[in-house]
Amino acid sequence: MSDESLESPVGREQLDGDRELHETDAAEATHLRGEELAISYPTTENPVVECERVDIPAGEVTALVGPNGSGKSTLLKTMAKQLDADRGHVLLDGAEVRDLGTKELARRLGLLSQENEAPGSLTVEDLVYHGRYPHRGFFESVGEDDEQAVERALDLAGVDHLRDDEVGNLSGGQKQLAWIAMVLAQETDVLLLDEPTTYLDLHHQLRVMEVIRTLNRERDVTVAVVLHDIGQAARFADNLIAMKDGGLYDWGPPRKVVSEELLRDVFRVDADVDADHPTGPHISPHRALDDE
Ligand SMILES: Nc1ncnc2c1ncn2[C@@H]1O[C@H](COP(=O)(O)OP(=O)(O)OP(=O)(O)O)[C@@H](O)[C@H]1O
Repeated sequence: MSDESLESPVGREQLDGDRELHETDAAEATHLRGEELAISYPTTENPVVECERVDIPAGEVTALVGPNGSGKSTLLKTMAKQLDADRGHVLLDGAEVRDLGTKELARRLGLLSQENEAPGSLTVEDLVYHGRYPHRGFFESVGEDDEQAVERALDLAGVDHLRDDEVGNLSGGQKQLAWIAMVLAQETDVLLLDEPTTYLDLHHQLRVMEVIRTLNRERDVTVAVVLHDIGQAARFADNLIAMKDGGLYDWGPPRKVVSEELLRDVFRVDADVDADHPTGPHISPHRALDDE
């Protein structure tokens, strides 16, 4: 990864210090919203996600948190038009996502899902080039823009040294980074990332968060990211959306959302929360509570 742009871990003091610049730039950024959504799968009798309104604010980083099965991936996939809602609207800067063509949407919105599969014999570089397909015409060959975007993405994701390796031979964490590079090469204004830190060691988890933060600060990229580590989410995100049983339990800045009550009601964990911690609410979990 490029060390010049990613020097220090991102803490809340730094985020607060950046806020003035960030707010000035936010007018340029892209806003994603869901309205009156009900989402089900062919095999589910009832919707697995229902929500009146969900906002991914322009130019901010929003973390979706919540227990397993609470609907985070379902919501994210629907916002990216990978899954059709039974009812409701997904709006990208006010335009219905369902009315946008696949390529047009892919130029504006990138999704890293949990279900990534590529032919094992594909090299990392080939995979990352796939991120450029929305930017090319049908018969157009790779141009200088594509090459530069791929180089940037390989560098940002820290997989430059793996470019000639076959994806099938990578470790779980290396594969995850290769997929992150692919979605970065798409160079979209909106990034939806479903558990991008899965399989990653602590160093790479922080690096990925820093890349996201850098893209957000420097290119005004609007980000929604599913994270399981609520402490990390609270340190890192501008907003949290806490999901429970297919609905939105709460949303807003981490200092508003993270509480002992949230930890108990949503995550079924007994924990102390230091709300005044300088890097954002600090969580000390003690024990798992019995299921309700
Ligand atoms: N392909 C599918 N077919 C049927 N039901 C599904 C499918 N995918 C998810 N579900 C159901 O939808 C609900 C929400 O699942 P989802 O994957 O969105 O949760 P999640 O919060 O992302 O979970 P996790 O943290 O475990 O990834 C769950 O009850 C799950 O069983």
